[in-house]
This record gives sequence, C-alpha cells and structure tokens, in this order.
Amino acid sequence: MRPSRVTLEQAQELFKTCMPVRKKEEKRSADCLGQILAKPVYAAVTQPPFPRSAMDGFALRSRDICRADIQHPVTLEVTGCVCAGQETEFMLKPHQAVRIMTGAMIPEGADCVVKQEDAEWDERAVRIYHNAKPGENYCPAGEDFSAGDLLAEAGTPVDSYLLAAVTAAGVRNLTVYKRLKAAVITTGDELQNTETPLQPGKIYDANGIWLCTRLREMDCEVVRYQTAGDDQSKIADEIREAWKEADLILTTGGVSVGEKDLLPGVIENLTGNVLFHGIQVKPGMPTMLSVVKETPVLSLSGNPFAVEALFEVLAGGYLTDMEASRYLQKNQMKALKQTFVKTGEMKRIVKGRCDESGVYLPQIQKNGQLKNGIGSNCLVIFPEGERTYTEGEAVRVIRI
Ligand SMILES: Nc1nc2c(c(=O)[nH]1)N[C@H]1C(S)=C(S)[C@@H](COP(=O)(O)OP(=O)(O)OC[C@H]3O[C@@H](n4cnc5c(N)ncnc54)[C@H](O)[C@@H]3O)O[C@H]1N2
Ligand code: MOO
Repeated sequence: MRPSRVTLEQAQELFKTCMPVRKKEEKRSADCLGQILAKPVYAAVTQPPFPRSAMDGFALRSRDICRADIQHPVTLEVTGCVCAGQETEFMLKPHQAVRIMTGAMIPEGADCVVKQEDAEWDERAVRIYHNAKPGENYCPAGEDFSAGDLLAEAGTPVDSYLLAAVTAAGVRNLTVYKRLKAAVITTGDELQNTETPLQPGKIYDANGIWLCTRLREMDCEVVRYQTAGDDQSKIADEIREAWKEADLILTTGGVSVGEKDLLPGVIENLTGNVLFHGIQVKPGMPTMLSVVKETPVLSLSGNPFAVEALFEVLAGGYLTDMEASRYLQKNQMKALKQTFVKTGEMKRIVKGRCDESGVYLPQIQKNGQLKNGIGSNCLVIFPEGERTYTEGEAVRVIRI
C-alpha cells in the first residue's frame, strides 16, 4: 500500500536514515582536494623548524647596538654568512654579527636581525645605524605551530590553504570521507540532448546537467548519468546498472499519477521498499524515496525547480550532517525586501537572492522555470497557509 504523504521534516529524517554510513579513506594529502577530513590532523614537525630571519641583513645581539643611531653607528665584526637552506653552527660572541638572508637559520647567540638598509658593511665589519629590540625580524621556531599541535578538526574541507599548512607540517596522508558515488537517471520521452536540433514535443534535459553538476559541487562522484525515456524496462535496467557502483541513485520525472509516471511501478517490480511517496510541500509533492537492494533511490519529480529544491533540502541536509561547514544549510531568518504573496495551503519552497540586507524573491515562480534560478543563492521555506508576507517580515532562508 502506498504510504501517506510525509512532512518535509520527516522526509529529511528518512533520507538520512537510509543513506549508507560514510566510509573513510587515507590517501596522499594532495589527492584529497575538496574532500572532508574524517580525522583531525596534527603537525608532524614544528614550523618554522628553526629560528629564522624575516629580512636580508645581519643577525646580532640587540644589546650590542642598544645605543646605535644615525650619528653614533655601532661597528660589529662580521663572522660569516648564512643563506636560506644552510645549517649554521655559528655561535655569536659579543660584538659579532652574521650576514644573513631571509629564511635562513639564525645562529645561536643572536636575538634579532637588522635589515641591510639600516647598515653599511664589507666582508669583515658592519656598521649599524639603528638600535633593535630583542626579537626584531626574528621568527622563533614554532612561531606558526609545533609538532603535535592540532591543525584542523574532522569535518574541515580540504582546500588549498589546508594543504599548504599540512604539507609544511610534514603530514603526507590525510584521512577523509570517501566521495559519495551517485548515479543520475532522467526519465521522460520528451527529453533530448543538446547534440541535435529540438524536435516537436521535445525539450532539452535540464535536470540531468543540474543534478550532475550540483552533485559535483557537493563533492560527490557522478558514476553514471543516463536518460531512460518513458520505458519501464530501460529505467529498471538503468537502476540495476547503477546499483553496481552507486551509493545513491537519483531519478527525475515519472513519479506523479499520469499514464507515463512509471517510477512507482519500476520500484515495485524491483521489490524496492518505499519509505515515502509524497511530501507535504510544493514543489516536489510527488517525490518518492525507496531503497532497492540496500541502495537509496531518490525519485524527484520532473519539474526542474522540484528537482532543485528537494535535492537541496534532502541531500544537502544529509551532507550538513557530515559536519562539512561548507555545506551547512545555514537556516537563517532574513527580512523580505519586498511583499510576497504566498499562494496555496501547503508549505512552499521558493528560490531567491539574499545578501546582508535581506532576501529578494521573484514574485512569479513556476516550478518548471529555469531562468530565475540564474544568480539565485538561497531557498526560502514558507510555512503552511495562504497569506501575504510584507516587506521587512522575517522569513526562513537556506543558503545554497
Ligand atoms: N492529475 C495530476 N497531475 C499531476 C499531479 C497530480 O497530483 N495530479 N501532480 C503534478 C505535480 S505537483 C507535479 S510536480 C508533476 C510531477 O510529475 P512527475 O514527477 O511525474 O514529472 P514529469 O511529469 O515527468 O515532468 C514534469 C514536468 O517537468 C518536465 N521535465 C521532466 N524531466 C525534465 C528534465 N530532465 N529536464 C527539464 N524538464 C523536465 C516535464 O516535461 C514536465 O513538464 O505532475 C503534476 N501532474
Ligand atoms: O509538486 Mo509539483 O513539483 O508542485 O510542481
């Protein structure tokens, strides 16, 4: 028997419960770009590993030049030169200085570096025209972090900044969540790909490209993308193929009550377990979730905005649970920038554009429209009931 329509919140919970536990993998850090840390990362080495100079100049003892100024320069003996990458065993004695380059190891005994613009020198001696404080241009070992320090918590996305820090910290491998593998099957005899001129009665497949690219933006791997027409056995074959490698199968279209709404029958023939078929929300009311051979199949209704909105609130919500701050669907309250007439009794999701000052919603929003999605950056969820929301009124916004 067909289960009754669930609420949006129930659908979100059911979606999470049927998703497989995220697997972890350990691999070379440079190959983890875009993935989410599954374990915290600790520094293997101290950074910088040695006290180093921040300037090209002279390493010396600050007390030797405490009286130096432009009229009374202090002359020190130059005992050698250290460049970046060299190890130094110099031990600085009073009234000695070492020529030093930026990034080079500061010798024992020196507590500051005077930049060369404040000095005159030859191979043997240096004249210093300014005094310097202890620690000036001196970067102590561990100024950034020490071996054993926590660099990043589990849940942090791996980006170029994290990779720079962990590489400097001598961390070769990271443990990250494996990318979720998803398969996309669009259905409908009206669908055509863009390789050929549009035939009568046909439209181009917008849902397929949207799902594939949004999944990739969410760091999932799209292992398969096919259009199956309105052919029951082809749709079933596609689902069977997708089982082999996908953690999640997404279908679009064919979930309503028409002659060609084939998905419920296909799922039944595959002896799938239907968790819900129908959500008390617009758009996406006929959305169906089933589990076929342990693989969740989220069957989104065909209207492009139904696909977008329900994918965001169901799959996006699931990714939120992985602590991936990047995907956090920050539920915020924002002020409407203009009046919005909310029609229909059911809970309603609309797309909008928000900034610090509030949220703007195009008044005309049909579920089949695509153009008004360009530049949108949020969804607004209106509660049940028909009414006019006035300018300045706070509404629930989900950043996408
Ligand atoms: N008698 C009834 N008719 C309908 C009901 C109902 O309750 N009783 N529900 C309506 C609602 S609400 C929706 S939503 C749609 C959903 O139907 P399906 O999920 O079966 O979707 P389709 O009919 O296959 O497609 C709907 C619409 O979207 C276009 N479409 C489909 N796939 C794509 C694609 N890949 N790219 C771009 N556009 C696509 C399709 O051509 C249709 O125009 O049913 C209502 N009907
Ligand atoms: O639920 Mo349908 O997606 O309203 O248009």
